[in-house]
Amino acid sequence: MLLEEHHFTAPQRASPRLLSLSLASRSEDLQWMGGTFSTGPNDNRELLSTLPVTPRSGRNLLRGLADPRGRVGRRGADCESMWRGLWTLVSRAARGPHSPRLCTRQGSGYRAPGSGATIFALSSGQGRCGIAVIRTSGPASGHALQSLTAPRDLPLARKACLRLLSDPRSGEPLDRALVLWFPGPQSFTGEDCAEFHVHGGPAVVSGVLQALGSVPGLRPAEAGEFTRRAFAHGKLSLTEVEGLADLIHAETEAQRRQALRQLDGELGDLCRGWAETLTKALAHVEAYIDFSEDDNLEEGVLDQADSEVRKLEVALGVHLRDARRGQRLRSGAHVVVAGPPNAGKSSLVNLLSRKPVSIVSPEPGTTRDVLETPVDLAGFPALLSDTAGLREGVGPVEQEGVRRAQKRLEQADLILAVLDASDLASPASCNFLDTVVIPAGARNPNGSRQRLLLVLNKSDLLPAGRSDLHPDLPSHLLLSCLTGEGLDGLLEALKKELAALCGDPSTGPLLTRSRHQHHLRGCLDALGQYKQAKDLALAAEALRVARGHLSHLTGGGGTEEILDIIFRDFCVGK
Ligand SMILES: Nc1nc2c(ncn2[C@@H]2O[C@H](COP(=O)(O)OP(=O)(O)OP(=O)(O)O)[C@@H](O)[C@H]2O)c(=O)[nH]1
Ligand SMILES: [K+]
Ligand SMILES: [Mg+2]
Repeated sequence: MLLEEHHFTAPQRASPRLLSLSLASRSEDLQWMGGTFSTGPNDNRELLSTLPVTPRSGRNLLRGLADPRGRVGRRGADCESMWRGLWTLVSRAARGPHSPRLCTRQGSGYRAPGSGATIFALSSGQGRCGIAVIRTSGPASGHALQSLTAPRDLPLARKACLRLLSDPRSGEPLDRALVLWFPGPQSFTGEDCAEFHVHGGPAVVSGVLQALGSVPGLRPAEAGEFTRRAFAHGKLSLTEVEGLADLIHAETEAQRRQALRQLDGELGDLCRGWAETLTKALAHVEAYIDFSEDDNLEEGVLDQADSEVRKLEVALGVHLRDARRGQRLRSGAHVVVAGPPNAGKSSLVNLLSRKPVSIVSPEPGTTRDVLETPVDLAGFPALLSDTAGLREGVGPVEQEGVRRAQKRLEQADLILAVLDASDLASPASCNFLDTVVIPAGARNPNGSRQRLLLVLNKSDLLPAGRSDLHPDLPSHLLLSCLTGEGLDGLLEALKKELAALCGDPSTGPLLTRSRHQHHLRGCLDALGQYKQAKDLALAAEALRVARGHLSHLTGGGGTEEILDIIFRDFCVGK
């Protein structure tokens, strides 16, 4: 039963504008609301939604609309802030879990957020599989296809064709793959699309994704973004979208799990903690907006939200500055730790990866196999390998370990050569210097050198104040894995080497990494807006934006959650 219909013109400078709003209620409880919005001269959107507002705030809304002075039940609220409050409610409804319907007059004039960009993603399942399908959608799709198959022409539209894919930056071959070209509008999304059917190994998939990430104008897709674009271009009707909802949900779920896997460990825990803090702060602000008029809320609700936001800002800032934190799922530069037995190689690997990857013991020959761990070294993703101590005249198992270590050394992008500073004269140390360290300094036939950092570990065992102990050694760094002394210097040196190896990560296609940073920055920006907001509705909106960024990283986080907290944490009267 439609109760009231209101036509309402918002201030011109506010965007988007609310043109009209309809509210319906069954008895006292507001059941749904609808409205017409405009984001520009030719864009009128309709929105129908079940309102995730409480009966009380719904009543306030109705009361406010009925009031010619445009009050929404908040003392002193003027027309503009009332409109903002309404917009907040409506936009909350549009994002909430109550399956809002965004529809437009013809097909869908609704422009998907960020739709100018070309997106790419692995569209088939994660993990090992025979064939993996990677798709792109957007205006740069054709360019992307040509860049990876350069200098070939685009294949015939919608005809599978076999092409050699290679990295556009290095020319390095990636895979022989079936590629398909779907010029818009005859494509799934209605935009230009390309598909790469590659062999399903993780290395091939990540290689192609990285290559796509290096093409200008391309960025990784967000969850459900292909479908959203299909809807935006009228390729799917509303009912089809609804029919696809399960599928989208499954996709989101897979991506959420994927995101969680990537974020497992320190960063994941941090993000979840941050998201909880924000949810709480948001609940406080919304409770204030919804209930402060009629109910006795506890004192200091807003102060609490402010102080939580301040703490969060500090934590996020620290995290963004501290490039060592977090772990990369993706493999980066191959950094191989090598040296004679007992030099402290495993100790160094554990120190750099901040977790007990390798067994450390006083017994020489502890590490037998190559142990790999992905780490963030001074801000660069790297695959760190611990190896067996290099020595001769040992049993067959250790010998195999030594053989594997040597093989790994040949493949290294960077060697971290470790010697025991207190044991430089031992045959194993001398032999390592002669066979690995010195030859690495010599130019190989194509004129380049093997990158190597020589680390003299166990500096704590040296007599104090003797830094001139090793004048005839090649340039080296002193370190003590035991005390951590020298670690900063080592990280500085690693940063230089890796910067030369990987290029600047801020311009490079470090997919997950740049996505994480993007959302953390977005969160921080939104918190800045929260602080500057002159209006509670805008403050709440800023918090929602901030939380949205975090939930991109951790998944989850809906309106329902906030309402839960409102009712759980506050006594809002009878
Ligand atoms: N005093 C001192 N001891 C250290 C330091 N780093 C490692 N150690 C000790 O040196 C011994 C060997 O360390 P590991 O890390 O197992 O050495 P490794 O090079 O991996 O040895 P293998 O795997 O057998 O080749 C252990 O007893 C460590 O506790 C250090 O900086 N100072
Ligand atoms: K050892
Ligand atoms: Mg070891």
